[in-house]
Amino acid sequence: MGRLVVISNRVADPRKTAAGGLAVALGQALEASGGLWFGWSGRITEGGTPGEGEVNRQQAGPVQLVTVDLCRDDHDAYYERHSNGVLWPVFHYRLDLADFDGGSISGYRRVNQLFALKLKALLRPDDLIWVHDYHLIPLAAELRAMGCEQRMGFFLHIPLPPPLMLAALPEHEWLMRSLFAYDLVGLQSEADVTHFARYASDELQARAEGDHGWHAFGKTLQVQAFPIGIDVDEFQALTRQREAQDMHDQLRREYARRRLLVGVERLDYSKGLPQRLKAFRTLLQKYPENQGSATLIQIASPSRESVDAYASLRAELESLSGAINGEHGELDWMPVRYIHRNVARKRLPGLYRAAAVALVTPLRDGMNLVAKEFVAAQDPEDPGVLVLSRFAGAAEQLKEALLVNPYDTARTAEAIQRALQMPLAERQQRHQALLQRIRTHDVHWWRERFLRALQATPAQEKTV
Ligand SMILES: O=P(O)(O)OC[C@H]1O[C@H](O[C@H]2O[C@H](CO)[C@@H](O)[C@H](O)[C@H]2O)[C@H](O)[C@@H](O)[C@@H]1O
Ligand SMILES: O=c1ccn([C@@H]2O[C@H](COP(=O)(O)OP(=O)(O)O)[C@@H](O)[C@H]2O)c(=O)[nH]1
Repeated sequence: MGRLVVISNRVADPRKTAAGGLAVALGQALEASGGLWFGWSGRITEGGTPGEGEVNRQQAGPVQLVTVDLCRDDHDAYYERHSNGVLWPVFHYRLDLADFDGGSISGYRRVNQLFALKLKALLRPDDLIWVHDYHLIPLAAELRAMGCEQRMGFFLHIPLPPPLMLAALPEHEWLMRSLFAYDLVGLQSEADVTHFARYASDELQARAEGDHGWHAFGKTLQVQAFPIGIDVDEFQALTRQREAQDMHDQLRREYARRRLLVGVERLDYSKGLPQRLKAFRTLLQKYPENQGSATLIQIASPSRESVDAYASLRAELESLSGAINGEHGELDWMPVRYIHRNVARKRLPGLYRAAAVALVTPLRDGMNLVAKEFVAAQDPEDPGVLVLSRFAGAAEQLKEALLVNPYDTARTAEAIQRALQMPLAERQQRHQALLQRIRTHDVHWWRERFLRALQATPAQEKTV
């Protein structure tokens, strides 16, 4: 296999910890194979020229990191207004939150062209190119227009919505057509693949070819589900380390007489946080035995704070947790511990392991790696229970979790009560099955399966 070249908006030193499932998973994938990781540097330059940016190089073990600075205009247009203000809500089924007028397709395209230009100068003919996520959908089309003929794959980390929802995007045809510049497109779930198939045949008049192929614009594109996983061994090793142990021991001491529930995510409207807090409030009202005992530690790490929808969500969560604590709290017990800060990944296993229940209840989520990390961190002799939204990509795999509809507050509360009451033998059985699933389909399986499929794609005409 040629050199692996990974491109994503977010690039992180794989030797350090990062919040966000994509950076974590790619760091682990690249550490295993070595190669080049290319993307945005995380730096915004004031007063720079749109469409231009300084290139930075750094060696991180076997991985060469090459990043590009973005000027304020480019960053605002490409990342904030278009990727996070339009594409993220539409792909998460939230047309109501998409700011179509504030989006910037020209800025989005300009940064993709800038990345293509800078990347092209670094490429070798036998490189295997793997592009990630919604920020960079048109990257391959830009590279092809510059004459690059390498094999190119794309992986979408977020859900792909049903065709009529995608069609709300003013430039949906251009965006979806640009996917045909890749040789392989990977999606998180079978539900996403079904949506692609319907879009391709209804909107692009593409023709199905073989098991996974779609023929349109004189090209055949392979489209398949590759559910992303975690590095189970690495996460379990993290669980045994000092930081995680200290966190676990401290929480177990502090909550010896109580039941701990945990939620961990970026503060994002896709994660269903208000619905979760309401379900927790219903639990306290409907099952009074939890009063003075059940405590929810909710980590909501700051994310995309300059996008309006995120700022108003923060205010809603602060008010809801305040209201629940006001209604139910006692002098020596507060039901919700809401923490609006990032918690270092090396401490998370201790938190997961100390918890009787994890609440992973997004309204929509591409995969959700926290669900898998929670399973990996449990003590098999006395495991906690995973309450998981049926709308997370992870639900297609993690069938032994307690699956809930997060919009249904009353039944989610019932499921939480069932989790808190679950007998040891059932907890062990479910955990064993879940652990087996995340082990079989871990991050190494994901990477190898995608790259093998990419290498196996037939050579063909490269322009679209
Ligand atoms: O880079 P940010 O804007 O700070 O956001 C962090 C990342 O969030 C999203 O993660 C997705 O990828 C995960 C791994 O495949 C998946 O488990 C999760 O369901 C997705 O939401 C986003 O897609 C990334 O691009 C961001 O870097
Ligand atoms: O305070 C936090 C919150 C999250 N994470 C990590 O960020 C990732 C979140 O990935 P997930 O797929 O669940 O969601 P995303 O944020 O990518 O949408 C997981 O590896 C978490 O362990 C973290 O390290 N600290």
